[in-house]
Amino acid sequence: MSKTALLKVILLGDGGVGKSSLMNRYVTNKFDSHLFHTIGVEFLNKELEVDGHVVTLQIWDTAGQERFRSLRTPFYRGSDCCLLAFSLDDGQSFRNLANWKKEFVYYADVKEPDSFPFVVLGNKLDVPERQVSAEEARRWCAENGGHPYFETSAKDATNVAGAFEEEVRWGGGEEGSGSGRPSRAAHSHKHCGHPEEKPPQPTVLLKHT
Ligand SMILES: Nc1nc2c(ncn2[C@@H]2O[C@H](COP(=O)(O)OP(=O)(O)OP(=O)(O)O)[C@@H](O)[C@H]2O)c(=O)[nH]1
Repeated sequence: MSKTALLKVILLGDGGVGKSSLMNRYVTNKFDSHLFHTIGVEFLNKELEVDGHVVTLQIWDTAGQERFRSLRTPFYRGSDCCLLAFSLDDGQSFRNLANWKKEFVYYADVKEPDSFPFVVLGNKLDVPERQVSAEEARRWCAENGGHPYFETSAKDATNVAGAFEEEVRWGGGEEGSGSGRPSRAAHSHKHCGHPEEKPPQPTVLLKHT
């Protein structure tokens, strides 16, 4: 087996859409209905084996509330993939996706935004009061760069693993992975692409392997 590749995946979106819950569901398979807002950033690692290669997904969960903007933006650089999350029962969080994408592109200093791997997540699929339709969300993704779109529930685990593992195919450039998309490896914004930079350390570290 070849040596481990590290993929830095960052989760962005409005406060309360379920970013921490998605990360916790994926990495620890737990859900807490009374989570506190994130302050700054946290990260968790998850190891996967894909076609005989070990890949470590380093998932960075950020604080979505506006007042924490200056605490989260220093951590965008060096990301390989960006998950843009909104809540299906909160239309405003969907309308804010464009702002999140803009903030990421600016602070991560993405040179080629059109080829950067963004994945969009509509979370809280289990909640019956939906404000954003699947058609509307898919249309936004198609019109804003052809981003893959997943509807997830951190509460009941629907599509959570599929959405994170899309990052490996999309961001890691696994040819022939079944996604039907070409490899993104040539465009990947890996840490090794910025050798002169040392990424800042998060204010809160929760490191699981
Ligand atoms: N019903 C339901 N509730 C969810 C789901 N995901 C998260 N929640 C709840 O929504 C609330 C906010 O979830 P968080 O994971 O803290 O949201 P966040 O996006 O990390 O919020 P910030 O840290 O402020 O950016 C919590 O009470 C969660 O339990 C989901 O899929 N379904």
